Amino acid sequence: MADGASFGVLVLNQISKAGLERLPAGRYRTGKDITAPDAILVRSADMHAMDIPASVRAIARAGAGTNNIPVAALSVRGIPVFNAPGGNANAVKELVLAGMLMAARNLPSAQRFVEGLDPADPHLDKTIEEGKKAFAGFELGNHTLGVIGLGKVGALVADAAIKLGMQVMGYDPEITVDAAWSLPSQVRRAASVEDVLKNAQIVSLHVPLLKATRHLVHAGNLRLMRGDAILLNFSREGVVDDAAMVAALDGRQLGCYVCDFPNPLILRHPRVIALPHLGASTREAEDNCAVMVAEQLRDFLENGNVRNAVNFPDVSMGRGSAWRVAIANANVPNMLGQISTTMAHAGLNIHNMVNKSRGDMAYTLVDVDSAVEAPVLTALAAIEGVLAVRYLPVSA
Ligand SMILES: NC(=O)C1=CN([C@@H]2O[C@H](COP(=O)(O)OP(=O)(O)OC[C@H]3O[C@@H](n4cnc5c(N)ncnc54)[C@H](O)[C@@H]3O)[C@@H](O)[C@H]2O)C=CC1
Ligand SMILES: O=C(O)C(=O)COP(=O)(O)O
Repeated sequence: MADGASFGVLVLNQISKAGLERLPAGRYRTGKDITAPDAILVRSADMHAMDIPASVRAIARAGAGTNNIPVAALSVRGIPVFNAPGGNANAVKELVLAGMLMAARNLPSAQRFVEGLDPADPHLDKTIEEGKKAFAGFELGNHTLGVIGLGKVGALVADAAIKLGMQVMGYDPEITVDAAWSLPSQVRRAASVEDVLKNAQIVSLHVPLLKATRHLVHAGNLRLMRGDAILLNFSREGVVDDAAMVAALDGRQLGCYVCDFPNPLILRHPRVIALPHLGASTREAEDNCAVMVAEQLRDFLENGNVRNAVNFPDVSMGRGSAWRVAIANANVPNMLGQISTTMAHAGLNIHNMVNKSRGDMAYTLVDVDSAVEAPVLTALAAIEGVLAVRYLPVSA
């Protein structure tokens, strides 16, 4: 645990320098060999099998998806998992546009054709003119794009497609009010995944990988698609049943599959365009995400404030005194009563307090008028339902 003066942050992936610089060297040690870290900074490294040390107080994912992180198990330990909503959405949108164009204009196979040309061919011009006939495509304008998942990425994809002259239909049963407001009014609301697959010529998936979205596109609903349709998956491997998708391609139930997640099932399929998980790999997105999560992490480690955690409510309070206690607890009755009684018994006067909940998780920040002794923290931690307690005095 940090002594209030310095924090150790274990870094599991390559994180942009711009982000790491937000954790000043005087106060933070960052790197891949940090022992007993206070926090872990990660991109796509799979943490499910990792033994996450008891010292860890927070996880920061420099990106959007958190399916590589054991969020439920961390919640039980009162550990927030931060991410960077929207930090890489523009990068993904641009790659989705590239994917649509690559598929609609047959660009990968055209490129392979050109790479195979012989510079010594005396009839090169004629070979090219003959060859190009095989790659005639179609224009995106006036075709229908179906977007499944209208969050940060999906909304930008829908907007860009409308600007390209496409018709757009969208499906998202859990759309937030903010996301709904940010959608262009031309986006037609679809009734179901099936509605989208049946009626769109191009379908782009932008959902998180959850139990409910695993194999969202499967043999049963792939059958509804047009034989020349293009399916784009920049969400996650697992959202599409790849075995069923390959069968649909082979059975001419689907025209082309564009995705960011190559695997042995789809490699080298002539009508699959696969990229090596490049969606967020731009300088801009890498900087944005790293800066966002580094700042969120720093404010949490130093002040207990929570912004953009996927398993905690947003809770933020300006410092009212030098002595702050941050408590993560189960969202059950009488927690606040027990916390304030424990503090009162120790003679502590509460200066300011904020408590919020989100689902099963509640989080409380309490500023008190005098220093908190270790036995009080032990007593707070012993309250049934309290998951984590941190003492965050401002160092002199
Ligand atoms: N290829 C890459 O490099 C990247 C991939 N991603 C993937 O894209 C996903 C989406 O990213 P964002 O848009 O930033 O996240 P987001 O959280 O802003 O949006 C996700 C949307 O999916 C919706 N959704 C959830 N379940 C659904 C369902 N069953 N049907 C339809 N919609 C559903 C949610 O309501 C939400 O609006 C991420 O979770 C991640 O897996 C994100 C960024 C980069
Ligand atoms: O943000 C996401 O969900 C991504 O998939 C990006 O992954 P990456 O940070 O490039 O490993």
